[in-house]
Amino acid sequence: MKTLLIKDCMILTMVEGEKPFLGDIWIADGRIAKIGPSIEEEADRVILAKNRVAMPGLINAHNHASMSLLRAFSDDLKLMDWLDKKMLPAEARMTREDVYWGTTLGIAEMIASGTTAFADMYVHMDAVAQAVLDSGIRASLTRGMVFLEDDGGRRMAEALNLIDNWTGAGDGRITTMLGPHAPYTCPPEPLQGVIELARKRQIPLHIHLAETIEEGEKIRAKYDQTPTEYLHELGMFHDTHVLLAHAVHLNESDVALLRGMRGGVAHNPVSNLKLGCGIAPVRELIEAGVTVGMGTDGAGSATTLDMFAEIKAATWMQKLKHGDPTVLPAEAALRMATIESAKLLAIDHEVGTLEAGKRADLILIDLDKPHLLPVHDIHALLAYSATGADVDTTIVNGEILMHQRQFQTLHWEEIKREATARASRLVEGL
Ligand SMILES: CSC[C@H]1O[C@@H](n2cnc3c(O)ncnc32)[C@H](O)[C@@H]1O
Ligand SMILES: [Zn+2]
Repeated sequence: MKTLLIKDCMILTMVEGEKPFLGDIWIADGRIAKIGPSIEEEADRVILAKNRVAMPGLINAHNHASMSLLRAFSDDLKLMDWLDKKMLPAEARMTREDVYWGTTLGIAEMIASGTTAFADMYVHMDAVAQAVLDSGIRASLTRGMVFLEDDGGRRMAEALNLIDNWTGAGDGRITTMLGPHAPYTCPPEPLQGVIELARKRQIPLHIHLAETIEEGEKIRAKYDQTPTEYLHELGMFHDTHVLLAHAVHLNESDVALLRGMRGGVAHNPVSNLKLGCGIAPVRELIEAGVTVGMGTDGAGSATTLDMFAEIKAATWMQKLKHGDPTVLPAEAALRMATIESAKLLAIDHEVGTLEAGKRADLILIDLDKPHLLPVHDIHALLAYSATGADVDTTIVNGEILMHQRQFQTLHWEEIKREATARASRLVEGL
């Protein structure tokens, strides 16, 4: 049995109703075996965590990690121009190896800023899966499918290969979904096929929804429906777990259509702000009982994968939208980035809170910093002042992926060399 004891930290379990307390966490064979005020157990390794906060690892519920190679390459454009004129031409040049190194760069940033799991939609997903396996992080992987032209079934075959070959790999760290890209890239016939397959095999779905006003106009012109109505009429919200990314432009009746859905919405506030998309109806969705988690989207749009930036943006945007600072308080925002996101990835039975029996996915945050003193309210301090750079240690499945800000599974010099060269080649002349 492999054991790890974390001693003397302030523990934030994120279990509803539980208050922060000082204590220890004993991890055995990748799971939290004991958590409490004082644990006297032998361990292979002990981390003295005085002045650290232990909390569940952050869960990034929507990402395209490999797009880290396209960070700060194209900004300040409208979404469709950004996608069609910049991202897609660069992505057309991406090889399997580019995706491996781009994903590894994204994973390095996530581990360094306290993310222990992410949901990813991209291409060359076997390379993404390999990067997840090698790094030790947890992920829900989806082959993104755009059905604007016939490819003889290649995308679907790749999507199913990913599911058949990688589900459960890395001691359960890898899970999979089916990923029709968005309403505007998925006509009714192929989309219905994906939905039926998902229902038959009980495979969760991951899709972009209602990100921009232009998307709404496109779908209205084609089908005389909102994007949400379009997915609803095709049966997407019936007996299938669905991870909806963005969901910015929903009217009241769209929100009502999502009431009772399995899965929920991944809110991407920084990307929505930066692309000028709008402010998602987070409060209305939560009031309707829809699970709302949080993600960054790819670094190609968000520029950073730091979930602490998303937490801040999410609460500030809701307060601004409603002209009311009591909306989306600190603890609720932290919950969105942990247990609510875990529900979206359908892994909340394993991670998302610190509880005995759950997988040991957690982070230690160093409070020994001017901007993190004094500790009046730990939730407010973490949501409104902490940044990813305050994360000292990142642990997934009981394995230490970063300690004292040093990567334990990744080789930064190699990542830097590979990512720099590949990124330059991808954007040359674009
Ligand atoms: C077919 S793989 C995924 C596909 O999605 C693109 N993408 C990245 N960010 C967004 C976004 O905010 N909205 C829509 N599509 C996005 C990415 O470039 C890949 O081509
Ligand atoms: Zn996206």
